Amino acid sequence: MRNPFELDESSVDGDSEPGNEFVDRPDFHVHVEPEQTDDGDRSILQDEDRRGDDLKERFIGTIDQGTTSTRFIIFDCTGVPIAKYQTEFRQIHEHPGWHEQDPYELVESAFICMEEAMKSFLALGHSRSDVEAVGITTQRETVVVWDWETGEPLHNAITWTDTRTMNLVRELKEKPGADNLVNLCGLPLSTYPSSVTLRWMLDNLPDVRKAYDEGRAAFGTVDSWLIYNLNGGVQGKRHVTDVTNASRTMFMNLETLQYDDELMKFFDIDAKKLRMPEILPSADKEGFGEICEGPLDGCRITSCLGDQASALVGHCAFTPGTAKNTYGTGCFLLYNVGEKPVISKHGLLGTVGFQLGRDRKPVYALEGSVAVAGSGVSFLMNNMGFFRDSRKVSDLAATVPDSGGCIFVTAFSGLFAPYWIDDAQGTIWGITHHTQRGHIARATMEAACFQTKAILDAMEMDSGKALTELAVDGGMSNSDICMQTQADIIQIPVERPAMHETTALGAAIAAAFAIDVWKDFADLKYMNRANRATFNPQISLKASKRMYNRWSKAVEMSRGWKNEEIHESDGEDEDPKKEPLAGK
Ligand SMILES: Nc1ncnc2c1ncn2[C@@H]1O[C@H](COP(=O)(O)OP(=O)(O)O)[C@@H](O)[C@H]1O
Ligand SMILES: O=P(O)(O)OC[C@H](O)CO
Repeated sequence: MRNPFELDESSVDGDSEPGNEFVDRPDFHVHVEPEQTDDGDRSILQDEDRRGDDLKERFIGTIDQGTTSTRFIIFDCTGVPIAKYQTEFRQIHEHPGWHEQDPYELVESAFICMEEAMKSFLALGHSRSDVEAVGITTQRETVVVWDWETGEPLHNAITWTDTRTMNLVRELKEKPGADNLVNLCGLPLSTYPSSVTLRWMLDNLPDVRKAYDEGRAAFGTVDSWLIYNLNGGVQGKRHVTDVTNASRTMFMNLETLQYDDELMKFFDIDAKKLRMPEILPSADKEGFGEICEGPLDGCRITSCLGDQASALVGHCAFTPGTAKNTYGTGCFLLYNVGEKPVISKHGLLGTVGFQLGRDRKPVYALEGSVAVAGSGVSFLMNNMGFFRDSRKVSDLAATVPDSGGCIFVTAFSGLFAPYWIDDAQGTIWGITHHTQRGHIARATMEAACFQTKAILDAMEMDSGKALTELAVDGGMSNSDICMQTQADIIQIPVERPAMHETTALGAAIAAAFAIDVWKDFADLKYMNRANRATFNPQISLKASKRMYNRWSKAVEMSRGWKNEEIHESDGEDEDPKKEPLAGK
């Protein structure tokens, strides 16, 4: 194994927007202008009765470890980002449908970002001790298994987009008790949650199996792996997660917020043999330990959330009925349902929204997950060579007035919510001699917008309520064309905050809660409210319905392709259950 902290420059690829180049982006130093609010002439920065000036001198760092990239951002406690660094890591696609990451690169990237962002922070005249706490937010479901005795990963991380378990999922669906799983954990059986991935690893990776049998295998999602390493790995042996990440494993009971025997038994996993992380609230003063090396050596970690839960907090969607949609690698709409979990009847997921302290109740959400959003844009860039920077997708889209009749069902991992079609594959419909790259660029972004519409419809059926506006964030929400299309398709206004780093902000808010910077959600009323961009629907309801009907037709036609592929690529092997074995 390589030294985890030695950077292999060649390993950082993908979107061309990492590092300092990103730091120079115009949205980096976001100055929150005082704004007129409902309450009159008040804003967080003018809010003398609160601790406005004080809060500008208090700082929280956030590690935001998404599917595509890692960032470290230092916020002041009014929510303004002061210093930031972002870098990418390798995406490993060894076979069609497989998607892995090197666990060491995930840790490396976090340390690199902390180093670089701290340089900028110190250059502004601040000192290390000004950073009072660090929060962590990560991609969810991605599984890391490591050796508890050596601290070394036993395999690459297998990500949430990986579909190698498709046939395993089909087998599991036939098992007694399969129908009840969703009532316990909120998630339907699919290739998406961690449980199925772990089962596959135990069945197919001899090193993992051996370590499990010998009681040496530690299981975690990316948050646990990062926290373990930040705390010194094998020296610190801190093995924890939070309720939001644990709610994506399919091992946690949504009511008790603890691992559930029935769930563990269903996946045939012996909790006595496997080292599973302790489940903590998302904000906690002690449980996540402290950073043991690097520029923030000694700094305590006081929050941990899955990235989508973190974005919910970053949007201050604290009250039932509020929601947000994040267009990152995938696209995830979370709707706050309050202090009781809701089990969806229309293809959505029941999940934990956040729990901001041991003495606070958990808040639950209904979630609609779309597997491909910004990764569709990355696909046009990396695989098709349409442009060299994902930000250019809007320029290409602007070369044409609409998608020219093209529909791109970006089902690279099958289709997730609310469809759950595991054998769908990416398909473009409506190609003619007229079709240009601009049409495909538009159709790629529209795919996430159409799926968002399907999710909103499902959410309305589950909750009985319709959203009146949609708050957005994430990489692809930077595209005005995409956000305008979204408003047109869902026929309600789309609201984008001026400060786009809502996911990272959420973990900072949670970390600040843990150390009592905030006492109450009301303290955050003005956080990230200024200078929002609003996209209002510009096409008629009739035109919008016409577009959506074409999309729905294309979805139906994208079914059933994956099985075809398995039969053909296996050649003489007619067993559809056979999947390629992992190579390390
Ligand atoms: N200006 C942009 N327009 C459209 N897509 C973008 C833009 N900037 C980034 N993206 C896409 O957004 C994704 C990155 O978003 P981000 O929120 O950083 O994701 P993650 O948290 O999953 O790493 C990439 O897949 C990239 O292609
Ligand atoms: O990397 P993102 O931001 O698309 O988020 C990934 C999700 O957490 C997967 O469930």
